[in-house]
Amino acid sequence: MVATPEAETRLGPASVRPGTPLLEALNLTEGAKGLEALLTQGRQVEATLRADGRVHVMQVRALTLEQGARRLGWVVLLGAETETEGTEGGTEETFHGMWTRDPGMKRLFRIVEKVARTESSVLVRGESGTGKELVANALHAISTRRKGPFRAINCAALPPSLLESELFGHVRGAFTGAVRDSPGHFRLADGGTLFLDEVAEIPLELQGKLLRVLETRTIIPVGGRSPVPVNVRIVAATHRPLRREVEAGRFRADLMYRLRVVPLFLPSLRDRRGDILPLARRFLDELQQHGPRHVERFSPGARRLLESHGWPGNVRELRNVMEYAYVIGEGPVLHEADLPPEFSEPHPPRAAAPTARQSPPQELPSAEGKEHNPEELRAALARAGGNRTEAARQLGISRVTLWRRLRAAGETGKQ
Ligand SMILES: Nc1ncnc2c1ncn2[C@@H]1O[C@H](COP(=O)(O)OP(=O)(O)OP(=O)(O)O)[C@@H](O)[C@H]1O
Repeated sequence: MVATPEAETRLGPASVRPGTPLLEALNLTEGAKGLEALLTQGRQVEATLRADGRVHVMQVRALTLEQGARRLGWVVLLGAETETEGTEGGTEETFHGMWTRDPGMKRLFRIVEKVARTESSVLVRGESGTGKELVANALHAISTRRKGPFRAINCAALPPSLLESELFGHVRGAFTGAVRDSPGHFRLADGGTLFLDEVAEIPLELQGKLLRVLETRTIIPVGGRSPVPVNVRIVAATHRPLRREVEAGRFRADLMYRLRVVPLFLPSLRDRRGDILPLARRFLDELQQHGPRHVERFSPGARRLLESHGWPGNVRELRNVMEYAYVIGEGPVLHEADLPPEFSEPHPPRAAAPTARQSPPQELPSAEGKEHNPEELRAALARAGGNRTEAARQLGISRVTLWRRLRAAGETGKQ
């Protein structure tokens, strides 16, 4: 057998003696099953090789040398590895649990630092899983209210009747089941920050009451008479462009102006693709601190798929996908086959929109187009055997977002 010096480095001199079977010569560490058949068909195969104590992921192609019907041997072509993930790009920054290399995200962090020192209302807009709650947390942690409570309430997760009493509290006997007084989130957040997630989902009638609370800085518990003073800073979030909700008559303009004194926009993950692989690597590092598998690197195929995916569930989806791949796969290389099934579907319905890179600027309805249609929601639920947590995981959205979308699609009902 003749090997180029480069191939000897890759394969090691011991394995390139004449007569060495192909797979042995390649010193494949994993996934060898089926490879030989592919190689003998002349197909290019992504393979993992171990040489010099290191793991290499290479594109391998074997061509048979034949004389008539007689096979003389092989020519094995090894494609060079591509670069490793996460080493290129700008300087990284971690800001209150948010990691990025993206200049836009870093600018946002600087604004958060400034706004945190004020009492201004902040409205965070971004798709599901982009880190809106982390931003709210950061605003609280930097502010002078940091010693006070931080409370979060998801306005989409509660039916309107319950939402009012969750926000403003109720007095005993206010409604059936109100067996004792309840303070509500505003009072529980007194002296601190209240995060109103999915604020656009608050029904119009309650919007009026919320506006009154923000203007008078007092609440009236459900069933109560006298106003109770509260000292709360509001950070609100939504995945919808509020202006459009106002235009559509679903949201009060006066409340919008009251809430979005400082609007912040969190870019989706597909609009900061440079963050995908390094973030994926970080999630893997976290997983392997407690898990049995040690992943040294991603295969080029896996890298390609991760980078081109549409990420409708953003960073949350990425973390879930990494967890899946970590658990499903084996060995030191994370392969494309380790990724969840939707990555191998020929045209995943929610994959990267062709226009993803030219994503619209602030205040345009970037999130709207990515919503799952009712069939996709139903299909995910069916695949998950009706388990909403699992269906949400598959769709890369939170359980609450799934619930909200089901509700919007008229598929509501039982929680
Ligand atoms: N830049 C980031 N770096 C590291 N982790 C992140 C980042 N952004 C988000 N995450 C993680 O992604 C998950 C979702 O974040 P978060 O709950 O803040 O998103 P959200 O926009 O509020 O989502 P939703 O609208 O669905 O409630 C969290 O586990 C968070 O830790």
